[in-house]
Amino acid sequence: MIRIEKLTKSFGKFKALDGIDLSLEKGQAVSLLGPNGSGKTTLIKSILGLVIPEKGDIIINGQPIRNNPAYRAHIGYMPQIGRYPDNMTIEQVLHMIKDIRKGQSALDEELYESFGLDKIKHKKMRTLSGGTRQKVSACIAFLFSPDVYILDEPTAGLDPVANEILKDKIAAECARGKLVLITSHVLSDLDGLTSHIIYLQDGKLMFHQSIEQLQEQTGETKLNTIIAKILTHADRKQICIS
Ligand SMILES: Nc1ncnc2c1ncn2[C@@H]1O[C@H](COP(=O)(O)OP(=O)(O)OP(=O)(O)O)[C@@H](O)[C@H]1O
Repeated sequence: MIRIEKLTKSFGKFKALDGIDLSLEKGQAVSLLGPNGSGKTTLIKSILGLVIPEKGDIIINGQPIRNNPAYRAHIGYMPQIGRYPDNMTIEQVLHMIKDIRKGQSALDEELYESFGLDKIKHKKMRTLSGGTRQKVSACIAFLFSPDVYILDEPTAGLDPVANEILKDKIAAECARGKLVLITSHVLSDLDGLTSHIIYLQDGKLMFHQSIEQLQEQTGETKLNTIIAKILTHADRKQICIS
């Protein structure tokens, strides 16, 4: 569904992404992990067309995305920090987004209701707490039932109830055959959700494997311990594929 070939992006002399090859398929929940500055957001932004790589290709559903912006209609994006016009209400922001994307028929407003945003729809964006802004961002990412979800630290700032609502929604969308690419530094949030792990370090792909493979190789079940074991393993190159 998404193929990434030899993707390289530099900022000046610094290589933020260095020859990344990846293939992501329908129905997968892929966790994109790596330390701060390892290139996760740069990779996400490259897929979204917000960063233009100097080398390599991104191919979505068989079409290279270069000079082909229409593909973005199939992606729902939840940014790390959502920025919205301060003086608009939640309701007005959602109307504006629907208006920009008019023509798109079936709307998925499940999160709007389960997060209780319908009850506070007249609140202005500038008055919202960080977690409530996250809920608005999640709502927008899922609104148009896209084929691909790209969620950058989606659970940051969410309370435990909202966290579970969002995790259930992500799992349900995967079960419907959607592809979800998700980043988080809170690995416990990804337990039970992730089907595959991509691990970046210094702009390079360290490994890309299914959770079953990683559990088998490490003998661990929780993501935290799986990743810790891989990173501290003296022979880690033996269990990493790229
Ligand atoms: N616009 C930019 N100009 C210069 N350097 C940049 C730019 N964007 C990213 N970088 C650099 O590229 C590297 C990768 O950044 P990126 O934001 O992709 O990392 P990340 O893995 O998402 O980090 P985090 O976990 O902290 O969000 C960092 O060293 C960052 O400073």
